[in-house]
Amino acid sequence: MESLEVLREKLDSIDDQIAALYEQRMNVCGQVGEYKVKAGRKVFDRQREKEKLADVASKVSGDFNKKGIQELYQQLMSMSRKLQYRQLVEAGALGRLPFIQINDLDKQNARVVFQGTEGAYGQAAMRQFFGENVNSFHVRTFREAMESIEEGAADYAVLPIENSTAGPVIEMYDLLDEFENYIVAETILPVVHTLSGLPGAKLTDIKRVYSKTEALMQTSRFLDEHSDWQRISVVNTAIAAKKVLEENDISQAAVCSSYAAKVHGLSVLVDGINDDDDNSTRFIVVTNQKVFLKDASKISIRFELPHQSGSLYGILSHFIYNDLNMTKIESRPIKGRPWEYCFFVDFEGNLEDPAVKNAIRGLREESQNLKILGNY
Ligand SMILES: C=C(O[C@@H]1C=C(C(=O)O)C=C[C@H]1O)C(=O)O
Repeated sequence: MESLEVLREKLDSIDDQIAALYEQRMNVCGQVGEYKVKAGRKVFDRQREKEKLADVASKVSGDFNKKGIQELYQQLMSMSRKLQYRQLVEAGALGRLPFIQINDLDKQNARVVFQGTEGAYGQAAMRQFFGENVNSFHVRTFREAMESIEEGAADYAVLPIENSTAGPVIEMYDLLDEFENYIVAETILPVVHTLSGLPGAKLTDIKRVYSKTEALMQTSRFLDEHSDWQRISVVNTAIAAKKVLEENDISQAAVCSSYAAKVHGLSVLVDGINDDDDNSTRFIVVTNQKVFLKDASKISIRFELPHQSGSLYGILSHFIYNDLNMTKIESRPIKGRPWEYCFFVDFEGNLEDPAVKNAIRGLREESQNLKILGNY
């Protein structure tokens, strides 16, 4: 058997050839890119890539090598595409993204909708972002809030998208997908829950607790200590507080903010019952116009992928290659197509950045139904 040194020398000489061939290949890809810029052709040619993968696999023997060379070529072709997208950006052939840059939001004259009722966390988030004197109204559901924006009854909606303890508010993802409304800002609200009941109620009186599902999740450790209590979900924490007052039953309590308890005439039985002391919720500000602020630094997108091995892996490389930091990914089922999913990705950047334009160009060509949900 040959020594390790000798074997490594052999590898070095093979790798020299691979490196030289890689450079030659990329050089030709660059020429293909120039051709495509002039001819206005799309970079990604799925059929050609499929044929190429079959062809290279046929040139090696054994399943292990066939799989291996295909993986290698997927990477090579992905690099080739990225080079070509860059050429398109440099040639100014990217076109305009359908979003208009604005300098600031007119918070003074805005009419804003939140979900729930007086005392909802959405109201607190709205006041945090728009100020105490904001002109606002409330609706019962997230869907109604999205409709108010779409119809123009309100300029902005402030809606929860994610909680630091309970995770994503999945309904919001589906609504962002469904409506032509866009995220223009976000605000993070510290959330401290109380257990509140009728004035005079004692902890030992309680048998039923009402709140929004997410709030019940965020206080599950406390509620688990009272496993005999029935937990009932309603659409909003402040609506839960209102219900407890209206039904006037000493055995009922709500998980809500101390402000909601005060507004609806309840007494706080236990304060700070959230599992996590740093419990906070991220709210998005949604509007019906495709606008983004000059200093926006986060982009949310949504796309679908073909049911194929490696397709998510291939798509994510657009972030890596453009040096974009991906901050979040969620998947949701696609309506009417059981067991197929769409992906929601957040990444850092501004729609004016060439790297972002480049990534979006690639994502648009290589995924299906890409939608930019907002830059904020
Ligand atoms: C180089 C091309 O562009 C892309 C990259 C390919 C490659 O690197 O082989 C193949 C098809 C295209 O998706 C081409 O169209 O030939």
